[in-house]
Amino acid sequence: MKLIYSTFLEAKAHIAELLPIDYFFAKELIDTLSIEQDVDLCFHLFLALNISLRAGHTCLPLYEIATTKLGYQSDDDGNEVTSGYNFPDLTSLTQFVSQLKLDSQSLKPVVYWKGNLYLRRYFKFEQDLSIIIRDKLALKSEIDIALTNTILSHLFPEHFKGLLDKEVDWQFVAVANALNKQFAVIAGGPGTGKTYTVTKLLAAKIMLEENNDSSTLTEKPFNIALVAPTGKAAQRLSESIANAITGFQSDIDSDILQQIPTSAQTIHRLLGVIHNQPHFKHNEHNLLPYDLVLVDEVSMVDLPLMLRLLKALKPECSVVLLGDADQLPSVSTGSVLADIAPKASLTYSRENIDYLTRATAYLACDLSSDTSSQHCQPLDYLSFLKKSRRFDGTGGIGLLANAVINGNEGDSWKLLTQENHRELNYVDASLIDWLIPLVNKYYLPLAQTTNIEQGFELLSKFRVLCATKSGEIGVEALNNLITYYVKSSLDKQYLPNDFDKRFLPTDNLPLYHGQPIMITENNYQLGLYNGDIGLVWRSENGKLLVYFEDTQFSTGQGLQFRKFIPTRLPHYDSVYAMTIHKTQGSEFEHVAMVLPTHNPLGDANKLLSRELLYTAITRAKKQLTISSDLKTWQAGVRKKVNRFSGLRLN
Ligand SMILES: Nc1ncnc2c1ncn2[C@@H]1O[C@H](COP(=O)(O)OP(=O)(O)OP(=O)(O)O)[C@@H](O)[C@H]1O
Repeated sequence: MKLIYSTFLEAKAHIAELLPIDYFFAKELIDTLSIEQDVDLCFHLFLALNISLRAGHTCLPLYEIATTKLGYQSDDDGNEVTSGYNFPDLTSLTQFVSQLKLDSQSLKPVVYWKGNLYLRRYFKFEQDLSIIIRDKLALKSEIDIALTNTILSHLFPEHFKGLLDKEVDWQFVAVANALNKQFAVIAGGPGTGKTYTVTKLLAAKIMLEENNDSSTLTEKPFNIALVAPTGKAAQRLSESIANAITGFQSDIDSDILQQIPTSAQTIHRLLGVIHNQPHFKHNEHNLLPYDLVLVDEVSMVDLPLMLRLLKALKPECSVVLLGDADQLPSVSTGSVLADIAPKASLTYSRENIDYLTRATAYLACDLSSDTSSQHCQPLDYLSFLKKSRRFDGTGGIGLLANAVINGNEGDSWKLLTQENHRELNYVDASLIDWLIPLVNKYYLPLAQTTNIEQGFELLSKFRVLCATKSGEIGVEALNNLITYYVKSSLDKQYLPNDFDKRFLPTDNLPLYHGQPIMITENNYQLGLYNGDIGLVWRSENGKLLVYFEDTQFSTGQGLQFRKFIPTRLPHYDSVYAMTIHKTQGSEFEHVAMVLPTHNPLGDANKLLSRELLYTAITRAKKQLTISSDLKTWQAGVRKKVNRFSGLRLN
C-alpha cells in the first residue's frame, strides 16, 4: 500500500489545519484495515473522520463531505494556499464505504451506520446510551390517575379551582409529563423556571412514592441525588432548589419538602473519582443507590460522561435532565442535550396525550398544538419551558438572546446599538476607556472589604467574558491588563491613561488581598478542580491564603470555606476575565462581553457562533455590556454550531 503523502509535512502542505494526530490516525487505520484499493480516498476519509472527532462530533456524515474539498484554503485575495482533496459525490462515497464492510457487527475499528462514519468507541457510546434510555422509557409503571390528580392539585391548586388560564401552563404539564416516566427532559432558556418546576416534580415523585404500598411497608426513603457537570453549576442548583423549597413552604407539606435534598454535587463526585484512573468507583458493576437522579446544565455534559452516569444507576432509577439546548455543547465529544431535545420535535404520542389530558385536564388540542411539527416523531419524555420568569420579554437581555439564537443578525445589531434598552450597553470606545471604569466599580472593592462572604458576593456581580484564551482580546491579555491595573491602584502607583500591560506576564507580580483566581488543573488530593474559583484573602494572622467556597457544606449553614496556602495550589490564573465556555453554568449581575476585531482567518473569529454569543448573553442577569464591531457580530450570529451525531431516541 502506498500513500499519496510520504510524510506528515507533505500532507500538511496540501491539507489546511492538519495535525499530526489526524495523519497518524488515518495511516494506522489504513494499515489495520489492510486497505489496498482507493487508498487515497480512504486515507482522506479517515483524515476527515479524525478532524471531525477533534471538533467534538461523534461521527462524520458522508453527506457533509460529499463533493467538498477537504483542507482547501485560500488567502484574502483568493489565491490558493493549500490545494485540499476533492471528495466524490454522495453516491460514489456511499458505494465506496459500503464495500469496506464496516458494519456494526464486523468488530472493525471504524463503523459505517446510517450514513455516518464512526470510530467504534463513539458508535458504542451512542448505542449504549440510547439502549439505557429506551429501557428506562419502556419501564412504564401503571399510573393511578386519581392519585396523580390529587398530587397535582396539591402542587398546582390554581389549575383545579376553575381558575385555569387560557394559556397552557407548561410548567404544570412538564411535572405531569415527567411524573409517569423513568426518563424525562425539561428544557428551557434561562429563568424559564426549570428548577422551580423540577422542585415540584421532586415533591410529586415523593408523594407518589409515599402512596405506593410497597414502599410504605419497608419505609425506605426515596433517595434523590442532585448533580451538575461543574462545581459552580452544582452550587447554583443547590441554591435554586433551596430557594424554591423556601417559596413552597406554605403550599407543600413540610415532611415532603424535607425529603428533597438541597445539596448538589458534581457528576464526577457522585461517580467517585479514583486518583490516576480513568474509571469511576461507581459503574455498572457497583451501582449507585439512588431512586432518582436529577442532572442540571446537561448541555455541558459530554457523551462519554452521560453514558458513565446512566450506566452507574439502577435500572429502576428515574432520571430527570434539565438544560438549555441552545447553549454551547460540551467542550468534549457529543451534544447529548441538543440531540435528545430537538426544538422542532415537540409532539407527543396519542397515548401520552391521553395520559396528559387525564392528568392535567387540559384539552388534547392545547397539548398538541404544535401542528407545524406533525411530521416529527413524538418524543414523550420531553417538555419545553418557553416563558422566561426572569426576563419579562421587553428587557434588552432577553430580546437580544432571542434575536441571536434565532440568527437575526440585523435585529440583534439594531437592538444592541440603536435601541435604548436599559439592560444593554454597547461600547464603541477604546478598551481602556470603557473597561477601567467597570474595573473600578466592581473589582477594586474586592480588595477593600475584609469580609470573605462579602468578597465572594462582590465577585459574583461582574465578569469580563472573551471568546478565546489567547490573542489581543483574549482572557490572558485582559487578565494581565486588569491585574496590573488593580495591583498598581492598590499600591497607589501612577499609571498613564494609555497604559497597556496586556502582554506582560503577571507571574512575577506578588499575590494581593482580593485577587480572584481560577484553578486550571485537577488536583484530586486537594479536591481542587479545573474551573474552581478562589479569592486571595488576608487571614487573621496577616498571611495571604486562598479561600474557596465549600459547595458541599454551604447550603443551609451559611457559606463555608476551604483555605489553602498559595504555594500548595495546583496551577492557577487570575480570573477577572473568563472564556465564555468556562462561564457555562454561572451567572453574574453584570457581564461585559469583548469580541475580537474582525478577521475571518483569526482563531478567535472561527470560534464565534450564535450559541457562543447566546451563552455569553444569558450569563447576565441585570446588565450586559458588549464591545464588538459589526462584521464580527454578524459573522457570529450567522454561524450555527452543528454537532454531527447519530443519537436519536425516536
Ligand atoms: N410559576 C412560577 N411562579 C412564580 N415564580 C416563578 C415561577 N417559575 C419560576 N419562578 C421564579 O423565576 C425565577 C427563575 O426560576 P428558576 O430558577 O426555576 O429558572 P431556571 O430555568 O432554573 O433558571 P436558570 O437555569 O437560568 O437559573 C426564580 O426566582 C423562580 O422562583
